Amino acid sequence: QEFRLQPTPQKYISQDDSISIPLQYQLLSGNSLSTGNTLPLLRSLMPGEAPKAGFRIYIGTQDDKTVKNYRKRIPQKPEGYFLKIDKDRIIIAGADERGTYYGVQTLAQLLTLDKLPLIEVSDYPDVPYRGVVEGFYGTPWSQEARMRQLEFYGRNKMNVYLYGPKDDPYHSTPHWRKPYPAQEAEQIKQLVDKARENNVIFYWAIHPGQDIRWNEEDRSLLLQKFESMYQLGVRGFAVFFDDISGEGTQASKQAELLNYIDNHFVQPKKDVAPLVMCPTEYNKSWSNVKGGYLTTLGEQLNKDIQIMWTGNKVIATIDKPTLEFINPLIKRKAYIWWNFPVSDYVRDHLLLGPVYGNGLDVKDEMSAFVSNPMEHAESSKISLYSVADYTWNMEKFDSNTSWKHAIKDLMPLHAEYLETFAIHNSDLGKNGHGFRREESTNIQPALSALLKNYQEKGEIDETAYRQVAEECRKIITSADMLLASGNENRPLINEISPWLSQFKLVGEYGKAVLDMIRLQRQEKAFLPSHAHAQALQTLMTDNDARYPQGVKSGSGQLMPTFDALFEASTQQYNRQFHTALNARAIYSPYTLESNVAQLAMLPTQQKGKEGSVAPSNEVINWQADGSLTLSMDRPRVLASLRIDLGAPEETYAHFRLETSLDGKEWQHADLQTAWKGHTLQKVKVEGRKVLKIRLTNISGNEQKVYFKTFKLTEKE
Ligand SMILES: CCCCNC1=N[C@@H]2[C@@H](O)[C@H](O)[C@@H](CO)O[C@@H]2S1
Repeated sequence: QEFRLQPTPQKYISQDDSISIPLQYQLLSGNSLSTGNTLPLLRSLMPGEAPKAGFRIYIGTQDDKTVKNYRKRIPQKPEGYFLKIDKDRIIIAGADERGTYYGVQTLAQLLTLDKLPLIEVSDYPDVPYRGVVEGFYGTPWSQEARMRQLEFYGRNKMNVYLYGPKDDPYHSTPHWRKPYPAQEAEQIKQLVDKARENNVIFYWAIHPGQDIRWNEEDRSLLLQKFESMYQLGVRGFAVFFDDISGEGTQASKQAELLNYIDNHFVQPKKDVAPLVMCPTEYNKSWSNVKGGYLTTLGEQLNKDIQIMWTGNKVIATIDKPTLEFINPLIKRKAYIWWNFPVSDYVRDHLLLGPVYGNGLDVKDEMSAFVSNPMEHAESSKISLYSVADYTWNMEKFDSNTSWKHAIKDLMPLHAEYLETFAIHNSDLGKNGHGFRREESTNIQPALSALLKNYQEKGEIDETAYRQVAEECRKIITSADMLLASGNENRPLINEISPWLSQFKLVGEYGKAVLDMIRLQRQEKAFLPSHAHAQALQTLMTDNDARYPQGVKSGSGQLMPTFDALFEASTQQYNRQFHTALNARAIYSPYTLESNVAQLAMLPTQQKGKEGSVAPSNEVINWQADGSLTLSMDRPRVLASLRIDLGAPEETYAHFRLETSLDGKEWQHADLQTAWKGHTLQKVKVEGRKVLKIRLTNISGNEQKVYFKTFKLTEKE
């Protein structure tokens, strides 16, 4: 019988024989398992334990006598295990407790088959620490979502979960010094217990950098906070110094503090996992090697303290050169924080495509590989499943195979529909990091053939036409099937339903545009299709109020192709019948130009009367005389403009705001009078007619600011 084990084991041999699942068995378990969650898991999977039964299960770690005959079969690697299913017995022998637990997880997968295959598995992980860092901006995961995540990690042999949601006030400024209130504390305790049940190390991270003072008081407040988390059962600790500016960024101070924590808290506790830190310079494009920040950490930090790294850029795939750059500087193997499928900088997109682009030859160059996911917990599991596969057995990893299994694992009964949805919702669209993903790979050749033939020769490529029409039908069907899928995976559908509705509109729009190119020479028949396509464009922009940042679907290939066909066919029709039908598909009336690198690629958005530049989560290095200009497609009258640089009042004095009607003459707008907290409310541009708005750093020095809000509202 066909089966696949997840993650792909290092080695297994299955004979062409199987046994029926034993209903009764005698359990011979080693003393090392008397505590822990391995036996409870086994008993939950096979309830028929009976002292006199003929069938036997021998389980233990390599020091237990119950498995002493199989000692030399156990891979001598941390978390390794040997699993053997024989006619009259099952042996599960682990190199350590977690390895034995993983052996039971593999057995669990085999128990879902009709019969148990006779098999021998010798298995162990390539990367020591594998898992997830909840480190994104936006709505933190719910308690229920986290509980489900921890079960998922146990099943997929991921062994770390780092808790560090940027928007939790007790993780970061302002309340990192305070213990959690009782209610939140209880929730953390529940998570810690759930993590232990699934053999996941729960790391609690603190993010003090924005306002930490390098003194005794803050150091002891931080240690007291760690102690209060230890009392809740936390046995893994991390200190994040990312996305900060000011005093907190000094490497030697950071190293001194971390070594103190290591020497006075982590080491003396004896049952706490290695300390993890997140540097301020956390990717190559932001690091200034000569400045010595990274080498200071490399030299001064205790050797067992792990140092995180996102790669050559904030959002980047990880290859050998990436690690050959960083490891010598920090004098240890980097602890990779992979910023995928995180989408907090493209919140209108879901990233459901395959995990690809990371090197398959880097398993010995990293101490960890943890994924920073989307705020959509269930949707992130498509990528997380593959991250588990990739980090457990890197050389055998196959991105597409893993992706298909991830989808089957999430919704076995609707896998084909979820796959159709996922393949068309994988690219990020234009974004400040310039990171893109493939999308609609299955239909992309037909889309470009159809468009090319039509645009260049006004002809219809019938084969491509039929393939695209069929794909549109599948899109519409998939959206409905998933929305109506009931309780198969209700939490997933709840997350993606706005995108499913949008996805269906994309399918309908494709059909309407296909009609348009088919009817382009028919003066009467063309009109209803053109009108329907425009109606669908409108519906696709005024989407779900629950998602103020908007909802995009098929933005990588489908929508650009359909928009181009809409425009080309309407222009043709207008020429042929001397009409003036609207030939412009959806466009944003706003364009952004900037010579500030981290702002230059930020997308603009329009929702009704509001226009905005997408926010950035990172610290912007805004060079002297650097400017950002937002241009309209035509002069518009402003009602208000809100700007939030996440900085104190005096910072705004370093900037000049101007507006222009022609791009030549510029009028000042007064930044000071509209001040309120970090934000400039209703900047005095009320009623002003503008074509362009420009914000310039006139301080003569680089300014480090956030770019949280840049939003205009037009007058009715
Ligand atoms: C080396 C590990 C430090 C990474 N810290 C980061 N902080 C930000 C995260 O909170 C965001 O989710 C991520 C993606 O926007 O960008 C950066 S990545």
